Amino acid sequence: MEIAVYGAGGVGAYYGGRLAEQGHDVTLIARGEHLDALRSDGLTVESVAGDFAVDLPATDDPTAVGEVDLVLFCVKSFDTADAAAALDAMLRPDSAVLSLQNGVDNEDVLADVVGTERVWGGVTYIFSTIKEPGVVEHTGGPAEIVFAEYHDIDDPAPERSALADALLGACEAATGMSADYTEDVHATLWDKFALICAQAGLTATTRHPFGDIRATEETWALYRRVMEEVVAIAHAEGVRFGWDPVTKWLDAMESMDNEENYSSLHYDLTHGKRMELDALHGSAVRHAREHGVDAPAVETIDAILRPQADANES
Ligand SMILES: NC(=O)C1=CN([C@@H]2O[C@H](COP(=O)(O)OP(=O)(O)OC[C@H]3O[C@@H](n4cnc5c(N)ncnc54)[C@H](OP(=O)(O)O)[C@@H]3O)[C@@H](O)[C@H]2O)C=CC1
Ligand SMILES: CC(C)(CO)C(=O)C(=O)O
Repeated sequence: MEIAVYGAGGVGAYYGGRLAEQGHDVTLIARGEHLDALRSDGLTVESVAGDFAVDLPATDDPTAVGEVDLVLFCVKSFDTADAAAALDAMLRPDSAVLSLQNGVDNEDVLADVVGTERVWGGVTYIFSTIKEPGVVEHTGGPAEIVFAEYHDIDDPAPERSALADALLGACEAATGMSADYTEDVHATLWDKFALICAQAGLTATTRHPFGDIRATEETWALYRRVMEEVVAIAHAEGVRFGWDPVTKWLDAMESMDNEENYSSLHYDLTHGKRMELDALHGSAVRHAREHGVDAPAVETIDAILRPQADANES
């Protein structure tokens, strides 16, 4: 496959590197010192699933990449609109743009620019960051992608494409990652949104790792309440889960060996980087108000984190 990774950071460079290891034709789109290092020294990945290094073409100019089958869209949500505006030169009518971002609004922004039929919605479960320019550190998580062709929530899901099958096959063959196809992309996006609002919200506000949150009765109850509120907002949006996300995630997280993990939001907060608060709790609050759903826990987390998010932005 010909793949461009738009936003070759913690998530994008990890998956782009893994697919390149399998011989796929991957180009990284990055910028600044990270791009300089990718160009001069190649990409180094330090991973709990096995370290590797790979030399890939890297650029900050999407118009220099040429047309590709697939764009892995992995910029932070606050960069979505700007990056989307430069997608056109990489896309044929049958190319796809797969967002692996957190949040439930990115796909609609992409669809407005490139057309819904070329957008795939996706989520990923991984802890991976830029450790230093040119070096990505994957510290945990199953490194799984779940995706499908995007569509308006009121429209039926499109048929699974040959390109989606090709990506599933590529991910299956790759080491250190896996992929799954979802029959309901909206349920998948909101299911992850419920988890990330709880995981990111509680690790960022308490500044404690997941293990401490789970071990503290009051804080674990709040983790649950955040998920319950987000699921209520999803129901008001018209999302129909074939499962109960709160039970599913609490069961999974109860037994998960991830005591030391935080979240990408906590990482950005503690490293003085711009935070995705507006795409996470900010977005949940907007969706809640739109539907008249009460979301006091989510609103509180948004309010607590807002001064730090503003400080990191300026
Ligand atoms: N990190 C994780 O473990 C997880 C992250 N996610 C989600 O994945 C998405 C990506 O996160 P993450 O990988 O951590 O983000 P990173 O900040 O590590 O990577 C994004 C990269 O894209 C670059 N970039 C942004 N805009 C452009 C542009 N126009 N041209 C070239 N480069 C650009 C950024 O550069 P610069 O730094 O200069 O802005 C940065 O290097 C987020 O939505 C996040 O919530 C989901 C699951 C886990
Ligand atoms: C769910 C979690 C915490 C890890 O995949 C995540 O998405 C993030 O840190 O952004």
